[in-house]
Amino acid sequence: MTEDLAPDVVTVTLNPAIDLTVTLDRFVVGTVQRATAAVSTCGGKGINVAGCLADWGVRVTATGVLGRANDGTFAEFFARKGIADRFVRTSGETRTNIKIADRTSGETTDVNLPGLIIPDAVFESVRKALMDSVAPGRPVVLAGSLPETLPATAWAEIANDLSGPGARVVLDTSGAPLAAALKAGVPIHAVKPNRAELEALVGHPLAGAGELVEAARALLARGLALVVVSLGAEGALFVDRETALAARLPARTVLSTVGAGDAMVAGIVAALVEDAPLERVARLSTAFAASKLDRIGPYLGPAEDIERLATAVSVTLI
Ligand SMILES: Nc1ncnc2c1ncn2[C@@H]1O[C@H](COP(=O)(O)OP(=O)(O)OP(=O)(O)O)[C@@H](O)[C@H]1O
Ligand SMILES: O=P(O)(O)OC[C@@]1(O)O[C@H](CO)[C@@H](O)[C@@H]1O
Repeated sequence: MTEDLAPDVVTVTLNPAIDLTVTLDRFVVGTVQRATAAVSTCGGKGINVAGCLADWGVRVTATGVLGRANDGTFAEFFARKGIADRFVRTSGETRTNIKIADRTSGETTDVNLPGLIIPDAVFESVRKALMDSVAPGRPVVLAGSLPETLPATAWAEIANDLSGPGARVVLDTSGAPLAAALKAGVPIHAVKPNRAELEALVGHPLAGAGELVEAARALLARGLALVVVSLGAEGALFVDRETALAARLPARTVLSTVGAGDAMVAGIVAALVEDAPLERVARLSTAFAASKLDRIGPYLGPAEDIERLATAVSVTLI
């Protein structure tokens, strides 16, 4: 694609979901519970990133695989947000993931269902749709788990395709697919593991900022430019080859934590689009995450609010 026609950002979601958020006053295992609310939103990590970026005003193309049987809700979401829909359709229904939001503790319990069966030809069509959308230097977000029918190397294969046109790959996945992509030595610009994902990758617990930054620097040594370690209510660490920053913003209200990490990835990418320095990356992505906490689904508040939140983020040098 010629550079002037290319979107600012492309996101790829191989295991999308409809998120059914069920709100309970207090979640008690093994009892009959009456929900106070139930809300269905389009989800899956790359779709959440696309939704937040579109609200920020970035031109986004979203690709991946959707089940043909219930793709209408996604098509409507993309149309409403102005996201270019390059999803490949396959037979079956996109999964529904259940998110139980406990109003007393503020905690969410996720029950994520198995994904679609993805035939080889469908995976190849996604790779083609992606290559038709990218331009040199533009961010491409590869996000989320892989359905059981794809090999753990699927993200590594896609990242390898993207090395040709020189896109900047931002990878947000976990477990075997993350390990496989890092092991393959394919060009990856940035990753955003949370604490548990980073610990699983290094194979041992990481106590305190010092050990987390050391683990992040070990990833940079593999050629990455940026590692962000998200730590839930404790904020996040932003590590590049020169600097390590800790950023934090106490939440105002927490309606749902689902997708806070994806909003943070969207903020990282929005800052990459600006070619911003590390402090702006930390402020903007923390503000994106904070703005999403007030809402259910991949939605952000107005840009002025986000800029106000970005100013309020506390950033310290480690
Ligand atoms: N309870 C909270 N209070 C304040 N900020 C929060 C809270 N939860 C999340 N955040 C913000 O959102 C960012 C990302 O959250 P988290 O570390 O939970 O991501 P994640 O585990 O990738 O989440 P998910 O997979 O649900 O998207 C945090 O770094 C922080 O800035
Ligand atoms: O199964 P994955 O891809 O690991 O996670 C899927 C998911 O939990 O991630 C998003 C929140 O980050 C939700 O929209 C979605 O349900």
